[in-house]
Amino acid sequence: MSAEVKICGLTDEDAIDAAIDAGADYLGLVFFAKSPRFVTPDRAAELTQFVEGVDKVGLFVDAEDAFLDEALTHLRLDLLQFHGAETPERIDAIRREFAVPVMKVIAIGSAEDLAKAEPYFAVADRLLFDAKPPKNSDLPGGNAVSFDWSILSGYKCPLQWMLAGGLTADNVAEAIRISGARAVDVSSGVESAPGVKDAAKIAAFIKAAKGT
Ligand SMILES: O=C(O)c1ccccc1NCC(=O)[C@H](O)[C@H](O)COP(=O)(O)O
Repeated sequence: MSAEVKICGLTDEDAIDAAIDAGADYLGLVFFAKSPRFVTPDRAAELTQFVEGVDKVGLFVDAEDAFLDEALTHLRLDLLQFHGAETPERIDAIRREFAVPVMKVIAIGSAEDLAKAEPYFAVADRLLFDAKPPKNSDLPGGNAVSFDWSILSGYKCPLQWMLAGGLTADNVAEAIRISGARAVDVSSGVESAPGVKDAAKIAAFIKAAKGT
């Protein structure tokens, strides 16, 4: 099965070129200052100024309107990813205010966590199922941690969704097969160090996810 691919946490031109050349469908830009993958809106605009035909996804964690506004003033984003504790009401308000499609992240540790997705069905455009962060992590995502993909097997979701969490070129085909995901998201699994993307790993990941 072939899946769409989002390469998240891009911080330099070489990695962006590698992702586009390998066939990425989405480029993720992390607007969270504590992250080793953080880029400012200004830098994100510079990095993506020549990007065409690939969706740009802005990743935010409990961001205020002023910061969302700043980011969207600097560059066009095709999708806003929310990786914090944003409530359904907050997601609804952001979507109305900024008129850009929104994707809410749902952290999964067990099958019971799937119920957390339901309140977002009416207010988000997409969902992203990611692993729960380890207890001592400073980051709510990008931790190279997987969850039991079979939790998503046969899951009936009214929204398009992506699978993330600890994916690599070696496990992504199995993750797609077990979960039924039609889109996958990766950061750590295509890096040589936190925040440093590796062109060969990006190419191998996309090849494995698309079965090419
Ligand atoms: O990447 C970060 O540093 C980050 C910081 C804060 C919130 C989310 C973050 N990353 C999210 C992702 O890159 C992905 O959506 C997902 O968590 C997969 O990450 P990984 O397990 O590293 O592939």
